[in-house]
Amino acid sequence: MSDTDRPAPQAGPQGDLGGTGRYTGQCCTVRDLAKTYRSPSRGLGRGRSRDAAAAGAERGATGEVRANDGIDLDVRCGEIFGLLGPNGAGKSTLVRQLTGLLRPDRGSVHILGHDIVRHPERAARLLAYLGQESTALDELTVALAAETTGRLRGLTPARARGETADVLAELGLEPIAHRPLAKLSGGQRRLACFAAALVGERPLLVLDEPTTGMDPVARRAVWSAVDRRRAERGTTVLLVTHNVIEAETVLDRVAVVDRGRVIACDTPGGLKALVDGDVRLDLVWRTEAPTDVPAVARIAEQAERSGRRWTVRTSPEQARELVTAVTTGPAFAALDDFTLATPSLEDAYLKLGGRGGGLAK
Ligand SMILES: Nc1ncnc2c1ncn2[C@@H]1O[C@H](COP(=O)(O)OP(=O)(O)OP(=O)(O)O)[C@@H](O)[C@H]1O
Repeated sequence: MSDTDRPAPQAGPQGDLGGTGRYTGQCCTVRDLAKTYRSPSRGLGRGRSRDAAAAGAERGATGEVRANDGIDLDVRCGEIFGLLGPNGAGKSTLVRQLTGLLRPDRGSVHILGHDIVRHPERAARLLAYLGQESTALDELTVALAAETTGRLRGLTPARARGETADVLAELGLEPIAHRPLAKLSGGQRRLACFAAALVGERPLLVLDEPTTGMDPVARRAVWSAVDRRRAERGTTVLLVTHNVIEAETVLDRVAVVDRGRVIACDTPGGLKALVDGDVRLDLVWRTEAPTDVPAVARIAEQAERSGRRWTVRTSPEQARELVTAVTTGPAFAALDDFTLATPSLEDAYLKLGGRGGGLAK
């Protein structure tokens, strides 16, 4: 990237360029950020039911939705930082405020030293945003969408073309480079939009559920591209997800968002330490669980039940007893499968008081 293409670096208490051309220190600082949607009928049309939408945030009697409620966050330069939470928790609202697209009711957002609440127009120079909604570039081909993004970010035509070619090759998108975005599958379109976000590089990548609908190969391409940019250029990534497996594998730190608030912020390992010592026993019954068997009836009292699948979080000793109880005697005939696992980020999340319903496994 040439100096003229690079977002204007700002020296200051946050986001200094550390003498290496990389930003160092704080990338993003959020204080007491709050947003309440006041119209009850707006914003519910993004493919979710009114009930589902209402589930995550506090909905007042007047139909107000308190989507963010006093959020504090500190994201360091070079971090892959995640926002994890169920549907409607307020994650997208938060990133839309960080990206200058939505004005908060109160609170502050600083990105690389810039006050984004006062100067939302600066966000476009500092970050690349991959939102959930489909793009205005939908009618363009994959290559043209990426190239146009580069041009809009101030690249020369030759530079935009060159970066586009590199990114399409990196992500394996060359075979569909000349197909319009609107005519691609959901996963292909998502990958193409991710490619466009990478052209005309920005020091902060804000990705709202980037891998939704992608197959494992495409997912891997996304995470390799992210890793490469972090390693080579110190790029910071803010990732919205409700996929706990992805969160565990790719994130340096994660803020758990629930009902518009950050209920915990730590490394995935740090969060999992909250449930250290527990194990998770998953039982899958062939049909109905045989609750007339006393041992099964006892398990039923502490299990989280979802159809044929029961989950029990407990101590290793008790888990051993439960496994013995269901793998010997009359319960065994009714058992289809069982697994015993160490705790996941989801277990930590549930322990924190989050709701499991909207988290993907
Ligand atoms: N424009 C809007 N108008 C009114 N309510 C809104 C609007 N946008 C979002 N909401 C509501 O605010 C709450 C938070 O929504 P948000 O989209 O920020 O959640 P999310 O955590 O990103 O959810 P998901 O994981 O489903 O994308 C939800 O209850 C949602 O229905």
